[in-house]
Parts: sequence; structure tokens; C-alpha cells
Amino acid sequence: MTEARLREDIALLSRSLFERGFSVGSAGNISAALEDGLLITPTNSCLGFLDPGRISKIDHRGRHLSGDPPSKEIFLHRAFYESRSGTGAVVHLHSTFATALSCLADIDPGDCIPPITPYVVMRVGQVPLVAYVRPGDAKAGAFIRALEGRHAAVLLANHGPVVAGKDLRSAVYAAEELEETAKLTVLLRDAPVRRLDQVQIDDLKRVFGN
Ligand SMILES: O=C(CO)COP(=O)(O)O
Ligand SMILES: [Zn+2]
Repeated sequence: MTEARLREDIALLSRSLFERGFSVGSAGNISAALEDGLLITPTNSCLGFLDPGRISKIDHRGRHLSGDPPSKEIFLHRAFYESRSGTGAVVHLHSTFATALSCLADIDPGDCIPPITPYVVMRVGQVPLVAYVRPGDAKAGAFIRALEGRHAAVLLANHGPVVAGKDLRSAVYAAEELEETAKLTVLLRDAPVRRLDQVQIDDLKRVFGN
């Protein structure tokens, strides 16, 4: 895909997420890999109104090459590209239900999003919690690197999800799936829930990968 087409796609998918309430105000950021670096949404930009030509371009060493100043969460994105092979795009949102779970005092830090439907297993997998740091603090990147690429998604404590995918659409779809499962989890919080068991999870992984 050409850089121009990728810029258009980032703006298109960002707007779609914004219009469906997956992000509000200037929350969230999205990046996609290029051969010579990556594109990332500018800091303080609204995902609903991106100008494709002003999306920031960063080289492999993290230097700002062109466009508006990059998201302050560039650390989160680079941590995924550099620790999880096959990452072609990263989506960070403050989507409501995933963020609600990230604020729960009793969340299981090793497994924030329960495997209750096949699609969350197929698209997202097991999601660990990353300890709270201030937005834009590079320490969150170090926490993600420490996971050594084992997870496609993490939940930042009291903040929101970060999701990696092999390309932009995959990462966006996985972020949507994570949010929907978070919503189900909140809806079902007081009900006895039947999780998929390990045999069912392994079967999905074998057939659909992840
Ligand atoms: O989600 C955000 C901070 O965590 C938004 O930050 P940016 O506007 O710098 O991308
Ligand atoms: Zn954020």
C-alpha cells in the first residue's frame, strides 16, 4: 500500500471510530508501519477530523520527519512494533467499557478481558494490565516491551486499551472486538458467566490463528 493510501485509510478508519463513539475529543491515537518508518496521528488531534497530509511521519529511530507533532504516546506504539513481530498497526483508545474495566480495583492483571466469545479469542487473545503511568510517560513503553510480544493487546490501568494488528484494519477490528467484550463483561458482571474453556480456546487458535 502506498503512503498516500495509508494516510487516507488512517483518516477514514479514525473517523469511523470517532463517529461510533469509540473515541471522544482528542483521546486516542493510531499508527501504521511504513517501510521507512511509521505514520501516527498528531498529538491533540481529534480522530474524527484528521487531515491525511498532516499525519505525523516518524523514522525507525523515532525521529519526527514530517507532518504535525506526533502523539505523545509514540512510546506505546514503538514498543509494539519493536517487540511483537508482524505488527503493522497499533490503535490506542479510551473506549468506554474497556476503560471502565481498567479502573476496577479487582481486575485480574494477567487477564483483563475474559474469553467469553470466539471472536475476542480470535482477534484479541489474552490481555494483561499495564501499571498506571501518566499519559505520554515512556515507562508504559518499557512495560509493553517487557511482555516480549506475547500479547496483541494490553489495558493501560485507569486509561484504556492498546491493540496491535498485522495491518490497520486488523488492529481497528481487534480494538472494536476488545471494546465489545469489555461491554459484555460489564453487562454480565453480576451474572455467573460461562467462559470458553482451554480446549475451546486452543481449537480457535488452531483453526484461526492468533
Ligand atoms: O490518548 C491520548 C493520551 O493517552 C492522546 O494523546 P495524543 O493526543 O498525544 O495522541
Ligand atoms: Zn490515552
